[in-house]
Amino acid sequence: MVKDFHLFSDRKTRPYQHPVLFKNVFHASGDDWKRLRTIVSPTFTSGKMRKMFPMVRQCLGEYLDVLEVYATHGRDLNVKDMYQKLTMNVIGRCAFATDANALKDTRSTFVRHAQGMTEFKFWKMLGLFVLPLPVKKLLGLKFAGNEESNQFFLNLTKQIVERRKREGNTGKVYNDFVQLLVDAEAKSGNDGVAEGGPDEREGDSVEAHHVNEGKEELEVEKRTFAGNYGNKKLTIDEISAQGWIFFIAGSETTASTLGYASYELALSPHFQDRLYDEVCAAFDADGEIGYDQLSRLPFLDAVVTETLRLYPPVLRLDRKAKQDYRLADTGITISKGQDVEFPVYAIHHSELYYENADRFNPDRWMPQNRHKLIPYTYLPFGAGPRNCVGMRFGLMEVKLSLSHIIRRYRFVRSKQTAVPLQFPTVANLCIAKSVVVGIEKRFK
Ligand code: HEM
Repeated sequence: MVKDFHLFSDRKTRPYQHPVLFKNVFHASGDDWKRLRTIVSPTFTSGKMRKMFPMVRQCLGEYLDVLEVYATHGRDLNVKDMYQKLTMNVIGRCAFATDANALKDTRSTFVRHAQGMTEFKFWKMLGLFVLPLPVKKLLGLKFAGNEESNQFFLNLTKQIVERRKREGNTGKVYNDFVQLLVDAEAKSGNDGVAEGGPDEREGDSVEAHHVNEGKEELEVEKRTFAGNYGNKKLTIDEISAQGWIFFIAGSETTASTLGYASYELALSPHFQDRLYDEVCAAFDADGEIGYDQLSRLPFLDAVVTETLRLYPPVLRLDRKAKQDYRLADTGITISKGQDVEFPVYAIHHSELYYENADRFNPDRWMPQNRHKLIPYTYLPFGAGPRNCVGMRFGLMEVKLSLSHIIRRYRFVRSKQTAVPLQFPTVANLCIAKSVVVGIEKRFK
């Protein structure tokens, strides 16, 4: 995934395709992927995240109002469900410049189509995986999601881009992904080199999280993008496809991280109190916390990291071999075209790499223990040049939400809190049957 990235740069072939939506950075391969990644990466620098921060904060404000009602009436919180609404509002605002209104109106047009887009019916998935291509064509079986909903999102992005182009130079400033992608379109010729001054680059390295961003990774990245791949503009379809993948890749992953963090904190009051103390000391007199302070809180980072270790939203990573490949001295040869999977969940739960691997223990990520981490045993965001491009955004959203919530409320174990959680086998995602906790106000 890293050292010989050039031989494993593509993902495995999916049994379904979509003519427009699959023009996104996740599904693209070869030079198409290099070009998209070169254009998309600069939309996630820490400088861009700082500008998007107020939008996320605003969505969180509405969420906190809803939590207040739950805490006041002593109602249990189905965190899985509730955080999905929060992250839907955030991505709606940041990727589609639209108020999804998911918290107040569960049948809003946006919510209905968002659910339709991710509505992967079992029989349809099965058909896509097992039927031969001619039969799939005959049945019109192309894609797992609901096509009407896909079209809704494609049209939504197109309308926004066209409206903004018409607006021209009115001086209005937009800091969302749509605008960043339109600007990337206008700034063609960008060669993917990190943007921003020293502050921005320093910020980027502080947020490197615990992924392996050492010398080896940086060199591979430099080699991978050595050509001038960003010199062809994004088409309107490509802009729409990136918005779509940001939604698909960025909402469930972030919501589940928040859900499992809340669950583990409810079960470990001593860790929750430590987090509360750290967070309270970092908030200003107006009850706010800035982007930079947030990125630098060690215990908050440790809680999020440990949550992602225990519950990596993506259970396995995958790549396809470009040519026959001998796996060191194992005697195993991976054949050209073969799919390779990396069992992230199993690695994260292995006693070989983590003592008491099934136990929630954020302390293992505190700065004094960090040297014990074995490279490439922590992979919630993948590894190498094809790792999660949205990591910084996801972490910002999770940390901002947790810090504000923990400062006001206490998560507690309730009668409905399942211990342990039940995990039905669902595709490649770490999705528990139900994650429920109680919530209490810190201040009456
Ligand atoms: C906690 C939150 C998140 C987790 C755990 C996560 C995890 C992942 C993982 C495991 C991959 C595959 C990496 C690999 O194959 O090496 C990935 C790829 C990707 N993620 Fe995320 N993700 C998160 C949030 C986000 C967000 C918020 C966005 C966008 C707004 C996003 C956009 C993407 C995209 C576009 C890719 C494909 C990158 C490429 O192929 O070049 N992710 N993510």
